[in-house]
Amino acid sequence: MQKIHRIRFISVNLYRLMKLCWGICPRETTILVVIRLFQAFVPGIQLVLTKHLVDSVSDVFAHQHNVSQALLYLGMQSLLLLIVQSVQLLEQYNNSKMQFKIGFTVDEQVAAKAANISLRYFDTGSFYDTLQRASSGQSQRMIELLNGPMQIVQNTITMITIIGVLLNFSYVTAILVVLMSIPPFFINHHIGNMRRNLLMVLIPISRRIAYFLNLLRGRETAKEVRVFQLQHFLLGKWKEQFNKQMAFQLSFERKRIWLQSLYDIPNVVVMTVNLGLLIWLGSKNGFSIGDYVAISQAYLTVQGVAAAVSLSVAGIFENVKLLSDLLAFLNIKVEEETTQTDTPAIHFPSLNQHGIVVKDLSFAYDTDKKLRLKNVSFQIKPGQRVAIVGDNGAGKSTLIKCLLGLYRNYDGHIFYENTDLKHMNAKLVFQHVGAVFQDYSKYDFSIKENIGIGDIERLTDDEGIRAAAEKSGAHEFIQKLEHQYETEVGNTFGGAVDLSGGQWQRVAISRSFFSKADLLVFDEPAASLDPFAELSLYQSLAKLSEGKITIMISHRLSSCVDADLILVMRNGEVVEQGTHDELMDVGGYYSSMFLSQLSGYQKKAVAK
Ligand SMILES: Nc1ncnc2c1ncn2[C@@H]1O[C@H](COP(=O)(O)OP(=O)(O)OP(=O)(O)O)[C@@H](O)[C@H]1O
Repeated sequence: MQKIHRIRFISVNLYRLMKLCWGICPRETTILVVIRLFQAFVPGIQLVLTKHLVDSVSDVFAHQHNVSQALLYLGMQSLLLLIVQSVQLLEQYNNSKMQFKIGFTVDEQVAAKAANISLRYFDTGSFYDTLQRASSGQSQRMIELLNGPMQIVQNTITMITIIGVLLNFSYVTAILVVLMSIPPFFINHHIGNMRRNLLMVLIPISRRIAYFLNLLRGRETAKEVRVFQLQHFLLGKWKEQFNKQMAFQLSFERKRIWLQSLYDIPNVVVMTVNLGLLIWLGSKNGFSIGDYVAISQAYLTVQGVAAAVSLSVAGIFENVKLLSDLLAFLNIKVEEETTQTDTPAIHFPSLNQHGIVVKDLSFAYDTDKKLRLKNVSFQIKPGQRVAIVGDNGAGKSTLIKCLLGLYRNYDGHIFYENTDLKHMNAKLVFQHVGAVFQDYSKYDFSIKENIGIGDIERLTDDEGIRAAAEKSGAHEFIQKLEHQYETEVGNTFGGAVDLSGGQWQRVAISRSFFSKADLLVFDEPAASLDPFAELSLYQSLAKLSEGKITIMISHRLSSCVDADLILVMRNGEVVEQGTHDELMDVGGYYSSMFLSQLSGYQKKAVAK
């Protein structure tokens, strides 16, 4: 039953993958089929030519006549060789073309899928293993897979023609040749299985190897590696993984060589017996030297061809299994979490009556299923400025990721005006929200592009970009740069200018200001800003919030005093909510946090 299931899995996926290849490069696939068919008949023709050439040459040597016939066979053999070599070159070029075309399409599809699927997938390490399996070396594998069935047909034709030739001389030889072609089939199939299992084990190890090497070589980590003297420690970790990889690989090689030799020794014995048998038969039936050379060549060719067929079958099994990861990855539905209703909202509601209403929101990450948000409820009225405060790990960032629709597998409801977030297409939501995350991205592009991608359709709106930079306070340092907004920033490419932490943060804030968002979210926006920049940011936020909702996570409670609503989070719950004055009057957790920060400042001021 399991075998039937497996064969069905292989054939269904083989069909889908071949269809994919055919769709990408039909012309090159057709050329490949023609080449394979031609190559199928070459060994048979070579065999007949060899026999005649050897016979006519030995005739020339023995009787010194018929030289022209020998030369004719020689010429024919050379011509065939020339054609075979030209076809091989054509095959190489055709393969390179196919590899580029398939590589391009596969990489494009994998990258587009990875950039569009839900954030949930990125929370688990196993997803990265799948992603790696789906993206590395797949174009080469696809070509191998496409070649597999063709090689089987090609080699089977070759084998049948050659066995036909052998049968003319001796049945026993033909039967022995066929029998000896069976073991390599099973051996190669077994080796293929072993190689596939090895790859599954090696992928997480090689990701670790690459990770430790990146830590040792990367610019981001260069400072800490030196200050904490991590070189020895990290090299040790890298060595450990490298040795692990080597041990797995060498163990596989040992098993493969052992299996191979299990076949090679009896094969040589049978071949010797077989050729001895031919000599004996020749003494009875008067074979010519050409017959002997042709038969021994046929024997070796059939052996090679049988091994190639078994390798092709094993390769198909192996590649289909490995490529099924690619198919599974490409089949992940981007839409699956975008709308959870048959009648999705078409327009983003203008948040001007009820604003955002959150009811009994609970959420757990897929990784550990622990509730990180527990029955959270609140309402943000139109145009309000909201501050979310609380302990580390209380769930503040998780809450905003749910509010933005980055995670949709929550319980409870998030209403944008009267529309449930789950009824809105993700793209529609993302067009109307803007965010600066704690770990915002630094793009090694020009400053203009770094800001402009906040609203990709207005990437060339220089005025708008400048206005956004002025609001965030970034304009001041940008205009001092040699190429101003055209300055390339970052440290990946030569000639670019690197920015300070605070400057990067201002660029990221400009990006969100540039977006047409109705809801703006800032996760610790002032973490790298100097006190003046922080103050001007809050003033800008106040101006911006006219008609818009802004949500800000902050650990500096002094920045929250003017907020219209403060949500205080602890352990996944909103434990207090209200304005600064209301919460101070309650004298609860917020007021104790605020007073403790305040006393820190006061003590320092008094000490001075
Ligand atoms: N991707 C994730 N997978 C699993 N657990 C996560 C993930 N992200 C966060 N958590 C866990 O969820 C809890 C809430 O994290 P969150 O980042 O929301 O806290 P926070 O209040 O923003 O903290 P901080 O003030 O330190 O930034 C933490 O216990 C954290 O370990």
